Amino acid sequence: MASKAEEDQSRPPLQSQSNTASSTTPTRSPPTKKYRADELGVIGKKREIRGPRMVGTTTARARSREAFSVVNSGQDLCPSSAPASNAGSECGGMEFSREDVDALLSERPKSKNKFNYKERCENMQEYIKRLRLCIKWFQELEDSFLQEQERLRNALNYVQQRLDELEVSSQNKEEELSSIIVELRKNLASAQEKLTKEQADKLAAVDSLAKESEGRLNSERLQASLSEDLAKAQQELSSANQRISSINDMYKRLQEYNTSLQQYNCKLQSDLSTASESLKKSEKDKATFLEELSALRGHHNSLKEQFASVKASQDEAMKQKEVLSNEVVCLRGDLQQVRDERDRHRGQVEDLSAEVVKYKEFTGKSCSELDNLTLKSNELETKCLCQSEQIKILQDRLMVAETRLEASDLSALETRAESEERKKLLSELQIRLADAEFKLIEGEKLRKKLHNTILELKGNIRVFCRVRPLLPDESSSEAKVISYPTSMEALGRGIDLVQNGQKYSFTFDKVFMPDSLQEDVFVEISQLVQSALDGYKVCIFAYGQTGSGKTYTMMGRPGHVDEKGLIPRCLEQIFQTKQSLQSQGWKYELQVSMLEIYNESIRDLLPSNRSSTDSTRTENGNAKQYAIKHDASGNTHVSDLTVVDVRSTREVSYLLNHAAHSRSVGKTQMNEHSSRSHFVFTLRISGVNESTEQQVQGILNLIDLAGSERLSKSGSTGDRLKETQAINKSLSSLSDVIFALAKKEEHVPFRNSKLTYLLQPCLGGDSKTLMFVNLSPDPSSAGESLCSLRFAARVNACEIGVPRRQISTRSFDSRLSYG
Ligand SMILES: Nc1ncnc2c1ncn2[C@@H]1O[C@H](COP(=O)(O)OP(=O)(O)OP(=O)(O)O)[C@@H](O)[C@H]1O
Repeated sequence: MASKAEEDQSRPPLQSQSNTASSTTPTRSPPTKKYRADELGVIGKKREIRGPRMVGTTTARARSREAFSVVNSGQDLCPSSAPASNAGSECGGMEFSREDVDALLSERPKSKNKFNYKERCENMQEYIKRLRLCIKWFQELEDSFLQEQERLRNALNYVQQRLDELEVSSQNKEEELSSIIVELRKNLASAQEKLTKEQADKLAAVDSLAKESEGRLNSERLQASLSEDLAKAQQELSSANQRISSINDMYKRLQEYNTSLQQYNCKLQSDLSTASESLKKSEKDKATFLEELSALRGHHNSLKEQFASVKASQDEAMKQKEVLSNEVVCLRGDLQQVRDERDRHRGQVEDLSAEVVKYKEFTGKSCSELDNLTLKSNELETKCLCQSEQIKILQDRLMVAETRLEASDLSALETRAESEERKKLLSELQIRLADAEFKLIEGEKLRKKLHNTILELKGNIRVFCRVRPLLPDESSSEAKVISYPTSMEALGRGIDLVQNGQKYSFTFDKVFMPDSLQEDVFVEISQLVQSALDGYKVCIFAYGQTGSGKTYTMMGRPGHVDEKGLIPRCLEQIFQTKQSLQSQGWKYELQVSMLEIYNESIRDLLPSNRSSTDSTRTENGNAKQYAIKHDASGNTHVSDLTVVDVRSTREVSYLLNHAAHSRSVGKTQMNEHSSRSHFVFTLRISGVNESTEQQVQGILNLIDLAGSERLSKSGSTGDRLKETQAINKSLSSLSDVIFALAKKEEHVPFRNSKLTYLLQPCLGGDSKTLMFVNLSPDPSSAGESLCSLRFAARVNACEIGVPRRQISTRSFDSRLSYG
């Protein structure tokens, strides 16, 4: 409605003036030419203008003619002769035809007197007035035509629009119709097909009806023979039934066998758990034995010390006794001497007293002599008294000495009894010690056996997964992509990874979460290290994308003692065990070699023994070509490789530092210091037990593989690209080898890369292999982590053989082979 109103408004005024004609299609056509005033040169000429072409409608034309006849009435052209009506137009409603215009233009001024200029002037003015009127009429007409043109253009646009819409809708309808037609045609075709089929079926049915009737006859004929066959078949059926029942019996037996197998499996599982429990118990026992042993040893030593001190004090007492007996003998001598002297003096006193009596009787002697004699006798008496006192003293001393002697005799007897007791205890303790040592050896043997049984039951290739913590420069705001299931069966063994909204679950022998310490990880592999000492080939390698923590796991963080990696910890354990096994008669020799495989070539990472030559060059200056060779007994040798005898962890730490400095590192988009090579640390262990004459040869290979990321992610170009291609080639060879072994294929492609060829004896089935799959928790690494987890899961599903211990009682070459 609004558009209609607008349309009405935009309609040119002409239309409303001349609404006698059609409102949409004006029949009047605009003048084809505008006339200038000078073109209207015929001024004041009275002429009726007629012509075939008319301007305006019939009524308008009639009106214009009327008006023109007024203009050209031949009357005086005066200002008063202006158009009668001016309503709606300045021309006073006058209209002009072409003829009128031509007449007006060809009009010549009429004047009676050629020289009456006033009259001529007036005529001229009148003529000009009329000309102006005509021009104005033309201008108005032109305006109205322009408006009409505008209105028509709008109408045209509107119509065009409608037309377009109609066209679109008709196209849609046409399409609809054509699709309906196609559908109908299809239906028709299928209906025709059905019809033909039905007809064919009908023909076939007619045929088959004929055949059936024929067949019925035949079947009736056959029926007789079939009844015979039926009898036979029934017989066969009964025999088949018998067979079925026997098969059922067999099936039952098989089921029973299956259940017994399952039971056996359960029993194996329970054996495994009891074995591991008894292993733990035997380890505990071992620890208590060791404690007891050391306590007994301490007791033994203290008893020995006590015995020595008692012996020393006994010797001392004997010495004292000897001294005292000597003293007693002396004292007895002295006493005897004093007694003899006393007796002598007594005799003298008696003699003198007798003499005194004689003198008194025979008074022949003087008084002074008598006095002298009395004095002498008194002197002698006093001397005698004093000697008696001395004798008494000596007798007292003698008695004391004798009591001391008795006491020391008694204590000597006591010490002797005590020492006898101690001797007895010592021999008892020695017997217990020997018993404990025997039990210890037996326990150690049992532990080894149980440990190996457990490993065999678990399969000799195992996979541990380790997720490192987020690094400070990694964003922790993004949603976590790695989680750890908490169900009983997956606790500590399961890991879930979410990528592109999809969750992938994996289970391994062990999963270490980001907060796991280096020590926690080591505890889990320490049994494997023990196996190397027991004479097995052990191979532990770390696999994962660049920056996922392989080097951290194997080597640790340099300068942080708490964060030592597996390699230094393994060596500490080996040196400690070597020390403790010495008491059981074991003596070990250890040799270390370290190499890297960079761009498919081997580099020695240890300083050469021949100091004059560079370790990477031969004596004539050429780069060394390290050749890998396997001998008939399955051992591997690398020609020219430096092998160093080591006796302490310090020596090994020095060598490890040297190797770490020599290792090829580079920078990738993933890690500032990326290890661009595979690092292989090899420890050869040779042990001899002097008491049992046993010999063992173990190998411990610890490998830090180069990063496994895809080319696109590493962002490598040039030399880095070459490196990455070489790394990827060797890693894919490693997976090919593992999978070929798992499938027990005849050909295992060990020779496809230096890494697999070098590790052939360790991968080839009779070794114990452990793979660490290292992961980064960064959400941007989810894709790489998924690839690593998939590879690890496939490895985990493999069984590559039964580990074999290298033990002998023969003498062997002191220089051990590589593997
Ligand atoms: N368990 C962890 N705890 C703490 N920091 C770790 C741990 N694992 C790795 N890191 C740190 O992550 C960074 C990358 O680790 P690392 O260099 O060991 O990775 P990588 O896998 O050996 O890389 P590349 O293949 O490039 O050699 C190092 O800064 C390291 O200290």
